[in-house]
Amino acid sequence: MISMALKCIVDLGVPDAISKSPEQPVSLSNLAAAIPLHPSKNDALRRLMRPLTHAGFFTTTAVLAGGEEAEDHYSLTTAGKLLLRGGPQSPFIEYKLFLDATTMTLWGMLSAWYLYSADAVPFEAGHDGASFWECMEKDPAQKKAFYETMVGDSKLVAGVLVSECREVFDGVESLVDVGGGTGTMAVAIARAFPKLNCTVFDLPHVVAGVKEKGGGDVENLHVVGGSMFEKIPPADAVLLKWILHDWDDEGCLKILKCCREAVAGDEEKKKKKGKVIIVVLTPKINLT
Ligand SMILES: C[S@@+](CC[C@H](N)C(=O)[O-])C[C@H]1O[C@@H](n2cnc3c(N)ncnc32)[C@H](O)[C@@H]1O
Repeated sequence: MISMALKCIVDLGVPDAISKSPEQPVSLSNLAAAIPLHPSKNDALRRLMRPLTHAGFFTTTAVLAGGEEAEDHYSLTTAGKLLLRGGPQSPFIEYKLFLDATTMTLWGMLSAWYLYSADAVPFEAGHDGASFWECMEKDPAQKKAFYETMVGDSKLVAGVLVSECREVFDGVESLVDVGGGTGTMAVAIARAFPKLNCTVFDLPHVVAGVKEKGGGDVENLHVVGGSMFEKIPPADAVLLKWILHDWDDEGCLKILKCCREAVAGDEEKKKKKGKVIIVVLTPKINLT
């Protein structure tokens, strides 16, 4: 319910409307007037805002106006600001991918998957056995939506990684971003550490054009296409951001074994210990 309510308020442009008044909380009536809302739906908007306020995206204060009944006034929390459209580090676009009608239909198949012994996950069952990544290659619109999502998320995470976690890169001269998508993360790391040789490694159709699209001027950025289940280019460190959650234990073990080979160093140098840097989403965050 929270997810769908979130999709609805982002579709309606509620966070953007509130952000136009950074100093003052916005009253429900002003908010309703600022978005494309049917006049009969003002109270329905209040009801929609309530669970999302409770979930930590907004704060609310009830303000008495000239002896009349108190009216709710809203401000954005830090989490709420992530919902702003087009913000330089906004992952708001993720909602489009994860809450669109096609994706939501698949959730309806989940209970059936638990009941039967079929190997295909609901996504594959709903796509004639094709994996998410296979579908992506054949569907340019879905591929575009997916990588826009990843770019938004990577901008956010890269900003934190290169400013708050710089020590992770101490002593690292070369790094491969495994499953690095269209290169946002690798470009950010390469720019922040100009002496570090940074490689974006992903499926060939994904990395095609990375240099032309955003990394053209970054000399220490390299691009390699291939499969992380076969061979990962050698480096001092490999980065896995948003990768392991996609695979079962067997798949993760294969990837991690390839990572170990990649960072093991060659026979001649037997150099310093390699690093495997894993970035995953953890469920506990402070939303306010
Ligand atoms: C959830 S995305 C994460 C992308 C990127 N790390 C980020 O956080 O923005 C998973 C990535 O794994 C890549 N991938 C899937 N199968 C792969 C394979 N066999 N070899 C290399 N990359 C693969 C996908 O193309 C996709 O870019």
